[in-house]
Amino acid sequence: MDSHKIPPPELDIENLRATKILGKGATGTVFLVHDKSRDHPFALKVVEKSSVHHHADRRARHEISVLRRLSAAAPHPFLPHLIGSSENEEFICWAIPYCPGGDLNVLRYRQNDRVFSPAVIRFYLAEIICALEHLHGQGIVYRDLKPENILVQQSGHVTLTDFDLSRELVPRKSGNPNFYSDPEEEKPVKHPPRNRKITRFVIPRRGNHNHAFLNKKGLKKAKSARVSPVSRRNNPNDFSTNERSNSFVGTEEYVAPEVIRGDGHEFAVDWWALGVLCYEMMYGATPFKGKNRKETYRKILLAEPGFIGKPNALTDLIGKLLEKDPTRRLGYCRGSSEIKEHEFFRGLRWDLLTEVLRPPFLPSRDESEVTEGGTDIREYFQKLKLPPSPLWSPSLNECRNNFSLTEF
Ligand SMILES: Nc1ncnc2c1ncn2[C@@H]1O[C@H](COP(=O)(O)OP(=O)(O)OP(=O)(O)O)[C@@H](O)[C@H]1O
Repeated sequence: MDSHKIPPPELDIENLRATKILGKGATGTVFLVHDKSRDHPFALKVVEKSSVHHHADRRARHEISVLRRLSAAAPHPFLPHLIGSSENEEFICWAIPYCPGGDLNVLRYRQNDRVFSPAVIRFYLAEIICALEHLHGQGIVYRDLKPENILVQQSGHVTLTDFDLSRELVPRKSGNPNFYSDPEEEKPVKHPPRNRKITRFVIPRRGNHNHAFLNKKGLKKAKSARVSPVSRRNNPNDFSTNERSNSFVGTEEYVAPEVIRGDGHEFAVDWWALGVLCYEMMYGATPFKGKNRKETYRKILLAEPGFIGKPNALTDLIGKLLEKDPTRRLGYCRGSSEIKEHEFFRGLRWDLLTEVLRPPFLPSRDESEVTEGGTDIREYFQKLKLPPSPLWSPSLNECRNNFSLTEF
């Protein structure tokens, strides 16, 4: 019997022990977790149902359903699969494989000059293209491509994460069968109405003790990937300002012009974001960042990306992905094949990507082996709810002892 056809098991939250906080998103907390019945630890995303974040439950269920779909067939090497999920009156949580290498933004900050070499960019882009190709083939438009959402597995290969903004498109009834529409968003969004501006800042939500916990112990650090490159260069310790905001249409600096114009959300938005990502990996900054959202959007709509130095295959690829008119963008007509055929990838053996044994960066093996100790997840959240005490804060102290919040 095909093991992939077996539905992912229900997780028993009572059996799970968290040994580390891997990150904190707008809607949930991601823990490194182990469970008696499994050999390897895994990543567990927990969304509190009482979350102040609007639509947190709906987004969580959507993400689980996408992961479930991705897990129904043989798992894709550069996409996560659902290990299990669970829901009770307090939480929705789900488990995916742990990626100990951190995300591409954290990794970029570790490089000299905070940029990747063209060879490294080529490797990561190739894997990301394969992941997007698979998603598009399933009718899924990702809509949230950015370095923070590209994680590095133990093997050094990548995994795309965070599917809560992804949408399933259906082939349009009339016209060209290559065109898809979003059943939920048939009507174009002209401008994000104010009340739908689900800005995804990392906001410490509860008492001051948590605030201190977040800053001191690096929870925000794990989320530092959202900090704009410029502000981080000025003050690498300042994680409080200029975080990348993520509205319901995606992260501002990565949003495609047609989304701002309200012309639709087709697959080409992912190819646009790939161009922005590629530019950021090459130059250490995104191409259209303005002082505020309005200016960023204006630049996305009107400005051409600036390139430094002589044009080359990589700048040519970026230029073709950052084509404002989606119908003229690389990838629009024939999807990923058009991009794979670009000169920048000449000679690349796409079929052998997974066989690459020495990807550019290999995470060290340490906490991925931890299968003992840890904290009960329900307890963790209960302690966060305790009122702050000026003299003694049990949640803070205990959490400090129980979680090793070292950076990746
Ligand atoms: N499988 C994993 N392995 C290691 N770290 C992970 C894993 N999944 C998530 N993380 C970490 O947790 C962080 C938050 O995860 P994720 O982006 O899925 O949460 P979110 O609540 O959806 O955030 P967002 O605000 O982007 O929507 C990631 O940036 C990453 O640092």
